Amino acid sequence: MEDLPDAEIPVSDVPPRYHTGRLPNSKAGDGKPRLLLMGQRRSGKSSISSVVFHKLPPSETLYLETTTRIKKESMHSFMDFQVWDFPGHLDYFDPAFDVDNIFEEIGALIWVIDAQDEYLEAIMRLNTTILNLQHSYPDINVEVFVHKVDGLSEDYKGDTFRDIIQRVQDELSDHGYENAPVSFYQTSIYDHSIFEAFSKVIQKLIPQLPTLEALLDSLCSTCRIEKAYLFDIMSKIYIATDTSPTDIGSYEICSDYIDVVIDVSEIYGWDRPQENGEGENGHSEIVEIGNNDAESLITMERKGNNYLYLREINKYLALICLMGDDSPAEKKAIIDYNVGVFQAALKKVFPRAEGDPLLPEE
Ligand SMILES: Nc1nc2c(ncn2[C@@H]2O[C@H](COP(=O)(O)OP(=O)(O)OP(=O)(O)O)[C@@H](O)[C@H]2O)c(=O)[nH]1
Repeated sequence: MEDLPDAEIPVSDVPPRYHTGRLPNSKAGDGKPRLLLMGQRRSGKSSISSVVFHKLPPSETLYLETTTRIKKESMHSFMDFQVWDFPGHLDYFDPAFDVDNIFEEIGALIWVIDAQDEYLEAIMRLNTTILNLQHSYPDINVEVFVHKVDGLSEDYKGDTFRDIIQRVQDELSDHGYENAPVSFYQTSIYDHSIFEAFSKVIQKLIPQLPTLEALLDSLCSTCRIEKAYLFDIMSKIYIATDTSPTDIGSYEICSDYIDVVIDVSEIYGWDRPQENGEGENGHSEIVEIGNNDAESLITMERKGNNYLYLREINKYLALICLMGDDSPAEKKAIIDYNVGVFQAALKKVFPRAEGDPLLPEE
């Protein structure tokens, strides 16, 4: 058996808080970062939130009604956050709106642009919004989703993407804001790109990300894992991966495998009795393992040339590793052991990773 090398766990006397997202503008500090979905009418905002957070099949978004008022939803998962879906026509900077109330607690502003439609007006509104925000909330991450790219040819997709970036950056540098925190993604609800983009948006809200990446790097090098992802099971957002180059292909394999696991646990899952263990203070405590329905799961599957290793970390998170093709069956015991070490370290840096008995589920 091999132990993981010492992971970089920050030494601190301060007990970690349950939510740890970066809240640059937070005054109340209720610990729930907001993701604002904004953009023109019919650009795809409600579809994105329904597909990512409610598992709506993409083809059914055709029947979504237009959003007429701000739709606020709370998400409870490995961390709590809120998603606010804005109607396309709203002018947020109209004096009638309480701008502070909208932008005060924000984690990220996601601006959706329909790449299949005329986009100049959308860019104008985006530029105005960023310039307005730069005065009062310069730290807000603006995440631009160049959306519905599924309908475009490869060439046209690339040209559109570059054109949009150029137009936004030109406007920002004309006003002296070259370094505004604005990022761009090509997205579609018809493939994995929307999940990958959301993963990157969410990761920016997790201050322990470098530590999680260091832990995953240690795990990968100790067990000769090609790529490891820590997934939020229900949304299929990955909250961290090791620092080796990521390609969408490995994300797709892992995310499809999560679907299989969810499907299987829906059929064969069972309500586990709550385990009563003795807590440190002598009180019995509930130990959560696995997701809601299934028992804690460890699998090793051969997928084409790769072996996949999956282990539920708790009801929110699963670790999935892509193993390459060199007989990992023999290594399984070592991997199990090291993943156990990883899990223990994760609990220390990310207490929510053990499920959160203090915050009851909805
Ligand atoms: N081809 C394609 N169509 C999409 C995609 N995302 C959303 N759509 C379609 O775009 C249309 C508008 O989507 P909505 O989610 O209602 O747009 P919205 O931005 O919420 O619109 P408002 O509520 O009016 O502001 C729907 O018919 C969706 O099916 C995508 O990635 N690709």
